[in-house]
Amino acid sequence: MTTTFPDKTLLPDDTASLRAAARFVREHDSAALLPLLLPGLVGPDLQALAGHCRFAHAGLLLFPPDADVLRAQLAVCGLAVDTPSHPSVVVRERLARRHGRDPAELDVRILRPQVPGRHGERRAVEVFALTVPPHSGLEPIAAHERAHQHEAHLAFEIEDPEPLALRGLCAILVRHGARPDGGGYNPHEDGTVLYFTLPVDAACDYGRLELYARGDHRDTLAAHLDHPGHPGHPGHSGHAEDPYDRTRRDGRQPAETLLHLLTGAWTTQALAASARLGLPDVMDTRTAYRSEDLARLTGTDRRSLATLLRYLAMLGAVTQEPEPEPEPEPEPGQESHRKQERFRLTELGALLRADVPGSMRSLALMYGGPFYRSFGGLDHAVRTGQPAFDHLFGESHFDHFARDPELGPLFDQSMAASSRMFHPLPGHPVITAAARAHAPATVVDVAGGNGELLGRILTAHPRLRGILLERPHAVAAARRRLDAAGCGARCDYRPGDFADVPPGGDVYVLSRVLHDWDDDRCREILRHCARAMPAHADLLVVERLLPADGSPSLASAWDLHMLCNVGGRERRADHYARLLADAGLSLVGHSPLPLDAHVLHARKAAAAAAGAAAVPDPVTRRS
Ligand SMILES: C[S@@+](CC[C@H](N)C(=O)[O-])C[C@H]1O[C@@H](n2cnc3c(N)ncnc32)[C@H](O)[C@@H]1O
Repeated sequence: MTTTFPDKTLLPDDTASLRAAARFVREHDSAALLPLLLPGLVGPDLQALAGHCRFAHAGLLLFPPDADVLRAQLAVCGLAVDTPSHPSVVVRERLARRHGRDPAELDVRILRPQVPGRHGERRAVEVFALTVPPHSGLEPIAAHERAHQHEAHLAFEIEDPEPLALRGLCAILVRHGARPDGGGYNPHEDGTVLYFTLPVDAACDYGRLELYARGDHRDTLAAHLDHPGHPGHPGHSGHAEDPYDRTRRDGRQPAETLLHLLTGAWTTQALAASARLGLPDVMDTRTAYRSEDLARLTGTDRRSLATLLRYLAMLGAVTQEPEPEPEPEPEPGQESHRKQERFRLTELGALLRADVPGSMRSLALMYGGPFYRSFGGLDHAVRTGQPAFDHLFGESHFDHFARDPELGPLFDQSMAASSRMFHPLPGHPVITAAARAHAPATVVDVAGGNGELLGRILTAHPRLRGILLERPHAVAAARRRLDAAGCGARCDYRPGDFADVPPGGDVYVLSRVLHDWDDDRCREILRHCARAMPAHADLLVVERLLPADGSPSLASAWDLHMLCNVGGRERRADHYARLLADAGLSLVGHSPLPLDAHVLHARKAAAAAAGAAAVPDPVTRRS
C-alpha cells in the first residue's frame, strides 16, 4: 500500500507509528498502564489515579503531504474517521514556537479515529497532522519531530473532574516524577488539558501524559503552569537544580513513599477508631463542627480528638474548615474558641456512619478489629502456610464468629458492605434467561450469607424463586433480610453444610465462597454443587480474579487477607477452570463486576460439550 504514497521515504514511518499507537490503545488498560508510566506508583496513589482517570487515547503527530494521503494512511491502519478534521491551535503554536516559524505557515489538523479497548472501552488515537507538501520547506520540521516525538502522548480523561480531586491527582503525578509541561483551556470543547512530561525511567515509548478534564478548571491550570517544575517557571532549570530531579537523585521519593506505606496501619486504626467512637454518626456533610462540640458529643478528650480529626482530614474522611475570625479575649475562666478547628464530614467519611445506605462501618470494625489483630501474625502465616487468625484465636474465623453474638452479625454486615459488586448480577444473562423461563425457575444461593445477593436477584425478578443454604446461625439474618426486601415468601432456607446443596435448582450461585478454601475443599464444594445440578442448570461463581499479567488488582490485596485470616486464596481464571473441570463442570466464560470482582459462568461439562449452553456469557466466552 505504501507504494501509492508520493513520498516513499517518509510515509512508511508515519504509518508504522500510527499502527503502533492503535495497537497500544487496544492493548492497555488504565490500571495496568499507570505504573508503567510512573514507576514506583503503588498503593493508595495508584488506586486514586486508577479510580479517577480513564485511559482515553494515544496521540501522535503525522506529516502527510495532503488530506487524501492522510485518509489513505488511516485506512491502511484500519482506522475509520467519521467526523471531519478540525484545526489544532495548541499544537500549531507549539510547533511554531519550537521551530521559529509563523503559525500561519503551519496547517495542523486533528482527528480522533475510535479504537476500542480489549473489553470494548471507548478510546481513540488522537492524530495531529501537519500538512507537509513536497518542497514546502517544512520537511526539516517533520524530520526533527519524527526523531524526537515531542507530541506523542498518552491521555487520561478524568471521569468526575471535581476541582479538589483534580489538584490531588496532579499532585500525585508530580510526586511520582511527572513534570508539569503546559496545558490550556479549550472553550470550543469546554475542556481543560494539563500536560506532564513523564519520568525518564517510564517503561514506555511515550514521553508525555495528558490529563483531560471536562469543564473550565482555570484555577488548577494556573497552579499547573506556575508549578516550579514547569519549564517556563522562573525557578525551573532543566538540569541539576530541577526540584523533581533532585528528589529523585537523593532517593527522597522512595523513602517518602515507604514512610507513607509504613503508616498504613494508622490509616486503618484512625478510620476504625472513629467508627468505634461514633464520630461520623454525630457529624454530617453539610455542617462544620468545632472539635470541642464533637468531643462533647462523643465523650472524648478535645485535644486528642482534634489530633484524630486532623489525620482524618489528611485521609479525606473529613475536611478542615478555615478557622473563624478571632473573637474578643474571653472572660477570665472562659476558654477561648479562637484556636478551635472546625470539621465537616466528607462523602467518604459519611460511609462510616451506621445509618447510611451502603454503610461500610461494619467493614471498618472488622478490618480494624479481629482481622487487624490477626494481621499482626502475617509472618506466621507466611512461614507456616497456616492462617494467623487460627493461630491467634485458636479456631477458624467462621467458628469464632459463629459463637460470638456480636461478631457473627458484624461479619455478615461487613460482607454486605462490599455488595456493590453484586449490582450487575440480576441482569446477568443466566439470571434473566431463568426469569423468562416458561416454568418459574429457582436460584440456589450456596452459602448465601445474609441473603444480600439473593434478595437483589429475587427483587429484580418477581417470577424467580430462591433457596438459601447457610450455616444454621446465619440463616436467621438471611430470613430477616429477604423478608424486609418483600421476597421472603418466594424463598426457602436450608440450614446446613456444603454437603446439603439442594438438588433441582435452575441456577446455582457460589458467591465469595471458594476463595475461603484450599483447592481440595473447593473441589469438594464444587462436586456437591455438580451432584445437585440438573443437566440444564447453570452455576455462577462470584470471586475476585488475580490478573494473568500481574497488573494491580484488589484481588492481590484480598489474596493476602485470605492467606492471613481465612486460609483460602484468590485465584486466576484458569485456576478456577481447572477446579471446575475436576468437579465435572466446565467454565463457559467470565465477565467483570465492580470492585475488581468477576462472575464466572459454568455448566456441567457434558452439557457444555453438547453445546447446550443456550445462555451466552456477556463478555468472555471460553468455548
Ligand atoms: C465469605 S462469606 C460469603 C457470603 C455470601 N455468599 C456473600 O457473597 O456475601 C462465606 C459464607 O460461607 C459460609 N460457610 C462457611 N462454612 C460453611 C459450610 N461448611 N457450609 C455452608 N456455608 C458455610 C459462611 O457462613 C459465610 O456466610
